[in-house]
Amino acid sequence: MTLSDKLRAGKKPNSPWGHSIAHDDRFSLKLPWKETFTFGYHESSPDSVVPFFESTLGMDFEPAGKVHQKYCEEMKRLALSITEVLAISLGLDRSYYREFFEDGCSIMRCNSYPPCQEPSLVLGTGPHCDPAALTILHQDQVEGLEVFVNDKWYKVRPRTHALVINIGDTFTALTNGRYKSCPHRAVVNRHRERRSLTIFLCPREARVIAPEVPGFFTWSDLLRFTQKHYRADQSTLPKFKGWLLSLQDRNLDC
Ligand SMILES: O=C(O)CCC(=O)C(=O)O
Ligand SMILES: [Fe+2]
Repeated sequence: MTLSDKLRAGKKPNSPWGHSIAHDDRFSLKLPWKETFTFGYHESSPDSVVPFFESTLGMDFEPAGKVHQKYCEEMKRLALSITEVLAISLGLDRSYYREFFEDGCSIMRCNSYPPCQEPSLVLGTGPHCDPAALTILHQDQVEGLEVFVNDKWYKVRPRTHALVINIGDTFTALTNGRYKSCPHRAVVNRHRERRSLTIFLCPREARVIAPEVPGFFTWSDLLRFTQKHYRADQSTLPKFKGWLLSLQDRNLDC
C-alpha cells in the first residue's frame, strides 16, 4: 500500500475497519510500532471483502481483496473445525461451539511491523490476551511473536506452513476458565519488516456469553469494553468483570 492508499483507507472514528497506525493513545509505556489493516468477514455476506477492498483502497485492490476473502473463508472453516475438537475435549456435543460461532462476524487483521532503529524502546504489539474466542495467526519468516508462560516470555519461532492458534478471553469465559487465554506480544527488530495475519473467531454481537462473568454479557459488551474503555491486555477479563459489576451497581442505585 502506498501512503495515499493508507490515508484513503484510514479507520474512521467509531469504525473498527480500515487502516491504522498503532493506537499510541492507548499505550503508556512503550510506543507501539506497527500498522494494521482491519476488516470483517461474515458468512452471511461472504463476498463482502472484495467490495470493502475496492471501496476503501480502490479498484486496483480487487485481486488482493479476492485473496483475502478466500483466506477468511478457509480460516473460518478451520476455526469452526477447531471448535469441534475443543467441544469434544470438554465432553460436549461436537457441534456445540460450531453452532455458537457460526453466525458471528470474524475480525481479520493484517499487521505490518516496520524495522525500528531502537527496537528496545518500542513494542510491535504490547502484551495482551485476544478478547475474541479463537485466533488463527499466520506469521512470515521474521521472528517477533512471544508468549508468556510461567513468568517468562518465549519466542514462537516461525515455521513454514504452520499456523499459530490462540485461545482468547471469550473462550476462557465460555469454558469457565478451563481453557485459558494466552498472553502474548510481538517485538520488532532493527533490520526487517515483519508481517502477520490474524483472524479472530467472534460470536454474533448479541450472543450471550455465560457463565464466567456474573450477570451474563454479550460479545458486543466485551468488544465495546476493549475498544472504548480498556486496551486488551493480560487483565482484560478481570477488569471487564469489575466494569460489568460497577454498571450493575449503578443500575441498582438508579
Ligand atoms: O503479529 C503478531 O504476531 C501478533 C499480533 C496479535 O497478537 C494480534 O493482532 O492480536
Ligand atoms: Fe493478539
